[in-house]
Amino acid sequence: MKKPKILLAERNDVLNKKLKMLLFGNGFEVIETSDKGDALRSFQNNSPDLVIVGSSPGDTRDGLGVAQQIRQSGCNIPLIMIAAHSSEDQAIAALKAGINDYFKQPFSFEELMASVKRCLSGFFLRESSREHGVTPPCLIDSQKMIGENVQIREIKTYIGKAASTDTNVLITGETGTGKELAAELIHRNSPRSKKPFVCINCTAIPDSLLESELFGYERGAFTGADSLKEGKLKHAEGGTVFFDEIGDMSLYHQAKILRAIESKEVQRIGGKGSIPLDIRFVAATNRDLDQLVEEGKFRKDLYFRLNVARIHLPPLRNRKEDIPLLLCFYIRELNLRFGREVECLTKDALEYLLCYDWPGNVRELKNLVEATFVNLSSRQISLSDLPEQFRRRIGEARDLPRSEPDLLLSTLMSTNWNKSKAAQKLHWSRMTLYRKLAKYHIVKEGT
Ligand SMILES: Nc1ncnc2c1ncn2[C@@H]1O[C@H](COP(=O)(O)OP(=O)(O)OP(=O)(O)O)[C@@H](O)[C@H]1O
Repeated sequence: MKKPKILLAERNDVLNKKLKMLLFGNGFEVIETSDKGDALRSFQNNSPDLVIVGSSPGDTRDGLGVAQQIRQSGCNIPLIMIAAHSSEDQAIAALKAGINDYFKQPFSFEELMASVKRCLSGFFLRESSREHGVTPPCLIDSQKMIGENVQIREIKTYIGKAASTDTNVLITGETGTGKELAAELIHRNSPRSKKPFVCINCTAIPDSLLESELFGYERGAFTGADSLKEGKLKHAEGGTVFFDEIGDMSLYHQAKILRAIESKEVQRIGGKGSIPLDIRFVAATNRDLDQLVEEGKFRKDLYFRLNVARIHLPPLRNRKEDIPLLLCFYIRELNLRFGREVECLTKDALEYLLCYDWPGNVRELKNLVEATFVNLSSRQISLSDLPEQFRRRIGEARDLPRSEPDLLLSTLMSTNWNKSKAAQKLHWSRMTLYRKLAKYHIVKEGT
């Protein structure tokens, strides 16, 4: 893969040297420049993938000027600014100038590297699709996967790309994070979309029946086999088979599945010859497959066969900014279903829901909205409308120390996204608030 090219425009020699070593060490190509005019020339001549621009103590506006001119040229590559001295005004000006992230000296190199990698995620996606000769298509039904969180957006792009190839896909993530939904989107967006999508829940079929369910049997193969049964794999001919909870499949059946994937054929129980298969395999698990492989509970060869494309769905607690979107989505859906006109949640109720960690993820949130609708008489969902056992659980969670992004998000919600009031409530400067918003990628819906 092509190395990302970073233009480093930092006048402080010592810092410049340190940054250069850090970036080289992390596998980036670095172009250096120390003069403002030179920075713009270098930007035009080298077409970097990211720019890190510094601002000197004497002239805090110089770095900003470079950033503004880059943006004015219509280029939207990621820009990171390092300020020698900083003020609230400058931080706001930097964000207005379209800087993606802003650091004030002294800062943590680790945080800077994390930011560089985050900002370059688009580059890595583009490069990997270029390597595989794939142009990212527009995702059909993408609105079914709600979320504006950076990871969710990247997953949607990746689904579009993975769908157009015919590779096997492994989807991981906790229960209720949307693994089946992702598998359906892959199928819907693939050239196989007109053919069946067959979902096989590996834990729902008893071990003794799995073989006959998947591969089928010939008439008379065993007592009770009165007629030929095709089997689920053959049902999916031309389409996609989704193996849910693949991590729970026995080693014996893993071997059978591996054979079907490798040979692209099945043998019915009691059958003599093999039957060709034309299906795509997508598998999901909420278990740690790497660990299961290490423990000898999951076949390494099957793991490698499935893990060609990989999607990991983040838990809802790590993307709480999507909670209001998901709530609106389900309220709208239930309004349509039950002919209701529920508008939204009260601030208190929303704040409560933002404190909770959602171990059951999106499924738990969806169930909560449904359960709340049962007894709801008003147009707004208030705290007292939430089912009793949820209130108790959420109440317990509120007493636990809260993480910084949680605190920030719920404060913003409680101040109606008034950043000055939120900063006041948190005893932060507005500049700190802006830095944290950028750090945690928290954006208001619709902005
Ligand atoms: N991002 C999302 N937007 C909207 N709905 C979602 C999203 N993620 C999940 N859901 C919904 O949440 C419910 C659970 O999702 P899904 O069954 O895909 O989860 P899962 O990860 O496969 O769970 P499990 O591991 O328990 O099988 C479904 O109703 C699904 O439509």
